[in-house]
Amino acid sequence: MMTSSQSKLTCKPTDYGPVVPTTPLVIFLQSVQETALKTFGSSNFDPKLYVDLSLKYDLPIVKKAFNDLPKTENGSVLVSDFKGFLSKFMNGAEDDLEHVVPVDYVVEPHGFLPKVVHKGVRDWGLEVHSLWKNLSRKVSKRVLEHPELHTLLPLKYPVIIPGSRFQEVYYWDSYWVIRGLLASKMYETAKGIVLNLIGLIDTYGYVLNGARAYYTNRSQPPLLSSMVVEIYKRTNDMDLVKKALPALIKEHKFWNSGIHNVIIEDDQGLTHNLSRYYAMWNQPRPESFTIDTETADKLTNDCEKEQLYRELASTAESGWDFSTRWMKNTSDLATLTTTTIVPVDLNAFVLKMELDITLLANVAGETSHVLHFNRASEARKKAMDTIFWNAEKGQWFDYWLNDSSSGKDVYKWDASNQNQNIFASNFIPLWIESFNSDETVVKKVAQSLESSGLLRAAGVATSLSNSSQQWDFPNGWAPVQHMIVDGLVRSGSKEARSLAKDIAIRWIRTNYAAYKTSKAMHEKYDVIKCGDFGGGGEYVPQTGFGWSNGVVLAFLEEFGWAEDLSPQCQ
Ligand SMILES: OC[C@H]1O[C@H](O[C@H]2O[C@H](CO)[C@@H](O)[C@H](O)[C@H]2O)[C@H](O)[C@@H](O)[C@@H]1O
Repeated sequence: MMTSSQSKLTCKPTDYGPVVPTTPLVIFLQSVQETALKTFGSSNFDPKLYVDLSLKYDLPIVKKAFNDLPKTENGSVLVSDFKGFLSKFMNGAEDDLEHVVPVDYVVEPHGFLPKVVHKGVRDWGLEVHSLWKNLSRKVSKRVLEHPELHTLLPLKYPVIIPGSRFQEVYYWDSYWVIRGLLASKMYETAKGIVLNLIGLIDTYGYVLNGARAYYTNRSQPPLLSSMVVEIYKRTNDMDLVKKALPALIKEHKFWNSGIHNVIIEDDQGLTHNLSRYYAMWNQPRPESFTIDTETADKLTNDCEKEQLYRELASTAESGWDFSTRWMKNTSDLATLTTTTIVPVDLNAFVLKMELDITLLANVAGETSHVLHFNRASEARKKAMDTIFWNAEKGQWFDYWLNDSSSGKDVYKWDASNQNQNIFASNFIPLWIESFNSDETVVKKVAQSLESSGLLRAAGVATSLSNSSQQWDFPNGWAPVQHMIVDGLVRSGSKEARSLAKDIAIRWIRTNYAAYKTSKAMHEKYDVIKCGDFGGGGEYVPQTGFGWSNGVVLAFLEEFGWAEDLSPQCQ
């Protein structure tokens, strides 16, 4: 790992933190991506496609052929020359993976969705279930034999991919995928995905954003412990618990040390440790190299650019890439400031991790870990109560670190630094037992959610901000709504369960409508317009994408549907 002070640009005090160097292959593919943009133009251009290509020959040979291509002054190549080069020297991204029918897939699993009695809904549930076959992949022999020619990482077990342009496994998507797989009774597939993620911790020290060489500089929202606990609850698999525990303890350290750790001193002089997103990267993201370079174009100073690149990658680490939630100026992406925000959702996930490790250590009889992580969870709960909780609003707010104190070891708490804008993440702590076991808190937060404006015809929106960013309204239909629903259900309160069901029914109806409207399910992340259920023209994701399948199946399993959910928007 190289620190920024060792890199050729000395950017202090703007840019802080470590950088994980990338591979020569990724650097080369970035140049191919840049040339492709100049050659083919920006219409329908997907930069990720080019860093997903693999080489037919060793890098020096392919590089030479690429460098020998006649180029114009602006770096473009004749379309026919470039296409010729691609077909002679590169394999398509899809060649790295093979379709595989999961070993535990059956057309109708025994005991599948027992509470879903309406025939139409049940048939649809079975179709969603059947999509696991479409999204299941294993790494091809070619990747295993010659990993140096591929950016795809050689994982041992089959995976479920999100679909569309995302042909590799993703960290946090896997949580919802696994919730769906469990509803589909596909325990072995779920375990294989978790073992792959544990393998990444063994190799890198943390779970990568996704299984590609260009994702090694950051993680994603840490939900591995939740995956393990959900599988364990259904299978009592002690082998999994034993393999997972050391990895989870390692992952916990990753999120609670170095740049990911923030210390805040409260009014009473007590200090609190919390976590933040912070990528180990300060260059354009390889998979979006041409886009990030353009975003940073207006900045004149290299140091500012490095900082912006770090913010872009750190926002990708948050899973919410991109949203006004992380921006100082909501209309300017170049004002991202993710590394100076202490996020509610990340800390809820780490608190969950601490409670999950306590539970798993207990099961495994590892008493010292039980004591340690129990104490850690109590400390984080206290920190979240102090720094994020706003009793008046009934929400937990992200905490923005003061610019003037940046670079300091301990930040002073200041109530005005809570970001009072409304996001779905403000309600995620409800997912955690430490909060959903408190009746007063649940009541208050449920009321606050109902009046927040986030509850739309299609479920819980990620934010109220009508921006062009992927994770803002109207595009951002949060998978995290599943956690809010789960938390409301787990609280045990009748009113909370009824709110949870109300949210779930919005999501289910909309996705069912999407399915009925298009008369087909797609593997890709598609959108529909569905008057009534899309809330008068709001866009919603269509079932078929990995995580949305998972949420659909988990909701169907939890609530069951006796009623007809037929779309009324046709
Ligand atoms: O293409 C750029 C970005 O793509 C990913 O982000 C989005 O898709 C992921 C897979 O479904 C999802 O986990 C994430 O929440 C989405 O925003 C990737 O994770 C980013 O790192 C990447 O830069």
